[in-house]
Amino acid sequence: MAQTPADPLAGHTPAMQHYLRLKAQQPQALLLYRMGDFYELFFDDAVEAARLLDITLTSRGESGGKKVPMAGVPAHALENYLGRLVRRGRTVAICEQVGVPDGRGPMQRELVRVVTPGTLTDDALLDQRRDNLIAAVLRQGECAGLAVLELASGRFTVGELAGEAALAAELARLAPAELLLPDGESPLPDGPWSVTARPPWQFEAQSAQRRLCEQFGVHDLAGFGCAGMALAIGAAGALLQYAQDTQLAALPHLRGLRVQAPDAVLVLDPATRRNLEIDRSLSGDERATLVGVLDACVGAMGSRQLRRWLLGPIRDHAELRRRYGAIAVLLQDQAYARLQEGLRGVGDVERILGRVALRSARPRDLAALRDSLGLLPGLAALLADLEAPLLADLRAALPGFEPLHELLCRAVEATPPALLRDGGVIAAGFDAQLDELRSIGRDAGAYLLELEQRERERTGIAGLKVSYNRVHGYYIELSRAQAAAVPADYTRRQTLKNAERYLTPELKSFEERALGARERALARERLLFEQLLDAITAELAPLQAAASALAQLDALTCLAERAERFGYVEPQLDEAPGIHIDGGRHPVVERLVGEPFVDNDLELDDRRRILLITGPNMGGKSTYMRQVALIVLLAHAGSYVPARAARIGPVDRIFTRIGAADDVAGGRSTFMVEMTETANILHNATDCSLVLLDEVGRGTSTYDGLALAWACLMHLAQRVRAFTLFATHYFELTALAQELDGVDNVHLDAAEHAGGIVFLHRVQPGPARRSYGLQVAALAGVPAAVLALASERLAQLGEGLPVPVASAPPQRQLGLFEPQPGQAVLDRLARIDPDQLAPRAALDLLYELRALAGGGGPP
Ligand SMILES: Nc1ncnc2c1ncn2[C@@H]1O[C@H](COP(=O)(O)OP(=O)(O)OP(=O)(O)O)[C@@H](O)[C@H]1O
Repeated sequence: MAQTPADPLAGHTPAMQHYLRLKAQQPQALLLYRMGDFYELFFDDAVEAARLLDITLTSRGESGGKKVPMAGVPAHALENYLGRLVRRGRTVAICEQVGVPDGRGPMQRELVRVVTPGTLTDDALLDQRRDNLIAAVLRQGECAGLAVLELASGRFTVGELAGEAALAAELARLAPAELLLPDGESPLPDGPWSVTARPPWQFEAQSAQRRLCEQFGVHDLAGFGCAGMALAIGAAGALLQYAQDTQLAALPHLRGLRVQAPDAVLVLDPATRRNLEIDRSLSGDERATLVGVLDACVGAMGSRQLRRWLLGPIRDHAELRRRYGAIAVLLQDQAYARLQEGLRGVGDVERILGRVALRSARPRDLAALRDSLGLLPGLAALLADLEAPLLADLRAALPGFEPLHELLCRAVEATPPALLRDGGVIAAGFDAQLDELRSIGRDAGAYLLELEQRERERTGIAGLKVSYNRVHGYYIELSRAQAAAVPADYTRRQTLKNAERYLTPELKSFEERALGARERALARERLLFEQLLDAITAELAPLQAAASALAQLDALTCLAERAERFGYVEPQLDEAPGIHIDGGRHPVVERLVGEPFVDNDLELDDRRRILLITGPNMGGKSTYMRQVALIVLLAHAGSYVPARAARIGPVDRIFTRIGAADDVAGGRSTFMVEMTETANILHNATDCSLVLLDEVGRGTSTYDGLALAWACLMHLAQRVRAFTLFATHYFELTALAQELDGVDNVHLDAAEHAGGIVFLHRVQPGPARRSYGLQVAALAGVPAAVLALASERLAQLGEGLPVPVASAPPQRQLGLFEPQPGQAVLDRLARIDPDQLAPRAALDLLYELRALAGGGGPP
């Protein structure tokens, strides 16, 4: 190609020009360029990779007049390095050598794939038990379109969400590895994902729709139920384009969109998701989570399915009853155990099919698919005896796939090697042509021995050897001393220090045949392997359905096994509002506490919507509240629940405001976080929501806190009417039960025993009588001298009784951002000298402070 003087590539070597052209196609990616046994990186990529991977930075000759920085990783260790780069959020483009080196002209190379955090499909780089998702978001005003793809399984979902909070909740639920946004858009809140900017035109609805229709082979998207969802379609189109750009392959396993209706799921905001420790615990111990306790699935597909259910609880009672019905039947005669046994050899069919579709499947993927298909008839037979509508549907999705199974049995070696490259994948007897090519190679050994013998006799040189190496091919080797006696038809091939290597016409013609046969056998294997991939791809849709059925079966049998082992019961779903739990337990705490767990009841209905929970620290208030939320959540995941009985009416969301967490990075103090979360609840909860509030107001001064807690309760009771559990140490609030309809008191109790304190963990009617704060402090090891001082001061304040209960709540409802009456209280407090106060004066002062805070004066 003629080069103009302005050509930026002019002056570079041809290989470098090729490299630079590829790099220009993928400027954002680190380009790994295959050269022999290494993948090399050049220029800035080399500098960055050397830093990220801690590998040596060198340079490679000169190109364009300058030294070229270079770093390389050995080809056999690619996955390891790839994993490390991608985990750091980097995109990596891989350029392979294609074709066979023929010694003429430069090696051909081309880009084969681009690996990004959200589009990983290699088994070694993926967490087996978690979905690896990529999401795209398109926002317009308050509305957001969201598209989510799991490339490995082809699961492709879209939805539209109103408001940033709803979007943040959904992203926190899904935790995608990578998030696509139109270039130049304002960023979203931080998350575990790496953000990739894409050209805004790719999000444009009309072209997005065209691209999607083309992919799915349909005329329009109405059949998927997303007509008119312009934002979601824009996001999905951009996501599809990205998948195509990175995979550089057809994506036959992306066959449609699933629409997630906004009211289909039980919504948990990010704080609630964190607080309930569904799949990540606050302490970081994964066993101390709901998933940690429940996931005993046989295979990775089941684990991912179970996680999906637990992280995406649904509100469709009919579907939930189908899951309960399946569990009930699986529990009969421990049918679940037989099915689990049958599932034991099933591989990760879902991800294998993804790799087949992307043409990146390895020989062992096909062997695992073959073995999994072989187990289907047994599973179907086990399911035949089980009468539950969901199980019947799963069985229908598990046909035998006999022809494909039989094909794979004949075609693939029992235990094939890891890579196709070295051959030995296709079984003997499957293909006559391959068998013949292989036999030439196999017979070579005997032929060479015979040749060696003949040449020894002909030359009379006993030390003559016939050998082979990869660089020089076949040769006859003699010591240098013997070289003088070689026949005339020997041509020298190579001279070593002590030996000479020769070729004869006979050996040369053999070499051509043998090497040719080996190459042709490998090429034939590659072709046959591709044909197997085609055969599987032809049945992709039913195979994907079977994979989904296997995943659900694994998750359901696991839930049945857990239900039996841990004594869970089937929840009753009710159309009437309310939550009734008889003998409920916390699914995680009950597994982790050494002592027996005390079960507790809950009664909430239309006339009793708010429970004020008081009781000593360590009494079990948080555990009780969380267990209610987890029982509701489990019921909406389709699981049995840890209780003697449970009846649950419609629930749309769960909100929690639990625990003290500050957000130093986000610049928000503990109290600010507490109030932000509380504000979110007050704005968004409905009369179908379950709200857990733990000690709201404790992050600020007592009277401000009390006033806020009181006002929140009033708002929840009178305006929102959400089902609310409100744990508090403000005894003053317990008086609200008498004044407000629908509010009731319960408490957790403790007993003093031999000077110490015993927590009973039993929820009882009415408010607590005292707080035991000092006793808990003693348990925690606060020094005795400090406790004695505190005890003295407590006696001065109120003779050991709790601070007197307010006879009336603050008169004026406080807006959260009105000038704070608390300031007057603080000013007054700053002026007192505690050491000069007599007990009576202290009490008077308390009344004065209360009056300042808006409460009543002295009685
Ligand atoms: N029902 C129960 N049965 C057995 N042990 C329990 C029960 N409830 C709680 N516990 C134990 O008591 C501990 C304290 O419980 P929890 O954190 O719920 O108390 P709390 O009342 O919320 O305390 P604080 O007011 O200090 O936050 C738990 O970690 C658990 O070990």
